[in-house]
Amino acid sequence: MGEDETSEPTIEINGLRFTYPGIDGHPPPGSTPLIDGFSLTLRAGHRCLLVGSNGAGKTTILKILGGKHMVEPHMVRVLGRSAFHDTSLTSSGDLSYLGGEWRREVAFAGFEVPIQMDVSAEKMIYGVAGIDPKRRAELIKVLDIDLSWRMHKASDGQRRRVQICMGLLKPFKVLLLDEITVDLDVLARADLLRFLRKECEERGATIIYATHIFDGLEDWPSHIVYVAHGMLQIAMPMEKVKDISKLSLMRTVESWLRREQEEKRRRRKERKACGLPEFDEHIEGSRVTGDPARAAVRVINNGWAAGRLHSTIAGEDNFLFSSNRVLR
Ligand SMILES: Nc1ncnc2c1ncn2[C@@H]1O[C@H](COP(=O)(O)OP(=O)(O)OP(=O)(O)O)[C@@H](O)[C@H]1O
Repeated sequence: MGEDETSEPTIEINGLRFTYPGIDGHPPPGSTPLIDGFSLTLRAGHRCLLVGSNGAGKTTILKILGGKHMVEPHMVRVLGRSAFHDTSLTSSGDLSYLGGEWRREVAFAGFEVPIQMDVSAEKMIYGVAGIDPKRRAELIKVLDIDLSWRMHKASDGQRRRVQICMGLLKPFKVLLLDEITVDLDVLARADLLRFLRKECEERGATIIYATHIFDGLEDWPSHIVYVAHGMLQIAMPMEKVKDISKLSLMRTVESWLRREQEEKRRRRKERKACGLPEFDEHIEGSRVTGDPARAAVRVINNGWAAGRLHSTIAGEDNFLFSSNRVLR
């Protein structure tokens, strides 16, 4: 099964707005949303790379998609359902989230086995009920897991392999990956990426993968999404990325981030020249509204539809930061 552009979306984000709650559980008064006006549509078979600088909002977006933060149900639909409100999405295994914090989840919520206790990889993996033995065997092979590994003595990479294996045991329809390959050696990472690609091509799974590591990813994604300051900047198929940039994937992303950095520095300089503080004010971790520099950024929006993965390319010279921009 390949990509079918006419099929029902598997992931639909519609004008997503999100602010981390303050200590009272509500967004701090006067704060602007961390994620704003974010829209994106993905379908079965899509392998989407989510890129952006540190703090851009990638993890937040993935967690919202994974149902870990509450947003209005119409803003985020996964397989036509609200991930936060419909817990059967994750419990059925249709939606799987593997992120930096999932060690803790596996340990304390998911399988109730502390991952660093004296337990074998076999016990961890075979402890998950209702798994197709063929799929389990394939994953053990792909991740080259030695079932006799004792988790309390395993290396970071070995432990990570077991954890990834457990996260992929159920045949997900949507997989959210928040940089989970950092501890893996080159072979394990390449084999895992190949397996994930096959899952999309043969089973029509949809994957969003947030990463800063571009090694071996050149031909992996079908789409790329670039986020900055919680706002969508670019969403396009990989062929289009290759059309507009002759650089490698890593260099292309680097050039986007450089522009972002230059823009940020320019704004700081402007603020300083106006006698304003160089950096945004924060209220309990959230940005304050009424920031003139930020307002200036917001108005530079030519009204392009965000999140349309087939927009045409306006060219790098037109690259300006806006509230919701897709290069075309
Ligand atoms: N629990 C939280 N409460 C308040 N603010 C948070 C919380 N978690 C993250 N943030 C803020 O949200 C912003 C986006 O963070 P996020 O982790 O989504 O970024 P990211 O793009 O995944 O970054 P990285 O590449 O460094 O992993 C950051 O400014 C961060 O400080």
